[in-house]
Amino acid sequence: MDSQSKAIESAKKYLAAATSVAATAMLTRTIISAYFPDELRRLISSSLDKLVGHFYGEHVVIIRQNEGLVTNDLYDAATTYLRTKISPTSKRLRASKNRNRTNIIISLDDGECLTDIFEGVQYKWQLVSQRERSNPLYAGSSHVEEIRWLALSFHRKYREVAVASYFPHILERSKEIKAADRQLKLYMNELGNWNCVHLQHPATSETLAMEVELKKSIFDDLARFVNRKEYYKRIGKAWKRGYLLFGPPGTGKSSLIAAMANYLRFDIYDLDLNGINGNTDLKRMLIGMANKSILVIEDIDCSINVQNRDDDGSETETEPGGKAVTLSGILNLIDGLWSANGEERIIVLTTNYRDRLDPALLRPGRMDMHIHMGYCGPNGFRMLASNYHGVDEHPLFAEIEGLLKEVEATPAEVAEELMRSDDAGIALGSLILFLRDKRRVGGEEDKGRGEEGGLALQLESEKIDREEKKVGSEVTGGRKRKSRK
Ligand SMILES: Nc1ncnc2c1ncn2[C@@H]1O[C@H](COP(=O)(O)OP(=O)(O)OP(=O)(O)O)[C@@H](O)[C@H]1O
Ligand SMILES: [Mg+2]
Repeated sequence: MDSQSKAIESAKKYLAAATSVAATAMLTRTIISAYFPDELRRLISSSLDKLVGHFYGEHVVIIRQNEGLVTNDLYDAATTYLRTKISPTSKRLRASKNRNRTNIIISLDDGECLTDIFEGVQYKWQLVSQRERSNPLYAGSSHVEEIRWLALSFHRKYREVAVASYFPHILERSKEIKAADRQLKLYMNELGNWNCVHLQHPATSETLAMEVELKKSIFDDLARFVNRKEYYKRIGKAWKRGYLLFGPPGTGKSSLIAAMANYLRFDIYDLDLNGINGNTDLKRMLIGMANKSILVIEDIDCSINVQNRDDDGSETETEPGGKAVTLSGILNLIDGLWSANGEERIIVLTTNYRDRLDPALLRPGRMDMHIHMGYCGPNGFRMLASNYHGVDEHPLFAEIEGLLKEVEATPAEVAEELMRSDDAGIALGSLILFLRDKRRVGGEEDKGRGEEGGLALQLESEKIDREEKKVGSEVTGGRKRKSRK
């Protein structure tokens, strides 16, 4: 028996058991599509829809894949949305995966039905497909194409509700679902162009070792930012937000940026100012950026003269044929002057030394949140131990936590020791040796510095504390820097 006859046989079997008019109609359609020519088939199908609608007091709304030559966004959104509504009773599903997506997509197969309830209203969906000759006027045409549509039925009295709230809900949800599926990209500038690779950094809010409160405040801030489209419009501000990440090397600044991108599903544009030929080039690169993206300038203090604002915006020659990006170029960039139609932009600057940056760069509105990425404290260590070894308690924890109060170790250093063995005990032992060693070397260095050095370092420490208190929206992760620099 060929596959078509099999389908019809099984359809007949179900037909005998089907009791509702709607189910009968669906199965009738299957038989019709196998036996009848295109024109007749269409006529019978639409009469069938009317009959079902009349019987139940229902509207049947047809959402075609294409309206003429134009693709129908509502069809696209609804098929995406319905993927999340598949129930265990759905029989025939499709599976697909393409390289722009991170996961396998399961969707309804042709002919399958499902029911969705939104705000108390029941909506019944069916995916229908039909093969037709591309030019019915030309009987000899051999090109057959597949026409698809969704048939949505609901009680007549909910027509207004469907248009005013169900369809908008589907459009909104489908955007979120697509964003979650999309493969993120990392763009880097090279010879004045953005080149991109897939962003595959695994960092997430869970894998970051930071003080819990700080982490929460950062991710809450991001969530608030993306939900404030109307707010930014109302107050007439560019929809953008700036974060300054500062702290020693290896404290997780780049990891945090990757976690932010993974959380928001935003692409990253990693801008290397050394590869930019002056402010005009900078402006061009900015225009080439898409919305929903994070612009990152790492080690900002190393790339431009960011300490004083004596430049007047004019470009200075650095080397024959090359122009430097100036501080005012960067300030303009951050102010969104050059990206007036850009939306949902996040700008992240990183530095090891915040005190080297011009205050103009740091003020709210440019850098809205200052995030101090600090050395690894006991909480950070516990998070790493749990992530790397799945241990939440261990006899060696007490000594490690004690040592971390005395010794400045970065999360990168702690992570490195924890990865030395798959055995938690051995890895924790290795971390203890590392921290003890650090304490010994640190102690010897301090002795070598003598009294005078100690005083100078203390003053430096007070300066840092004073300065950090000045910045209102700053948040601190991990332990503050100790007097030793
Ligand atoms: N806070 C952290 N939580 C979890 N892992 C971390 C953290 N900080 C560092 N690491 C680990 O150390 C590695 C280096 O960290 P990362 O590159 O994020 O540091 P950084 O602050 O950007 O350093 P640099 O200033 O040198 O750019 C990461 O790949 C990660 O494995
Ligand atoms: Mg980094």
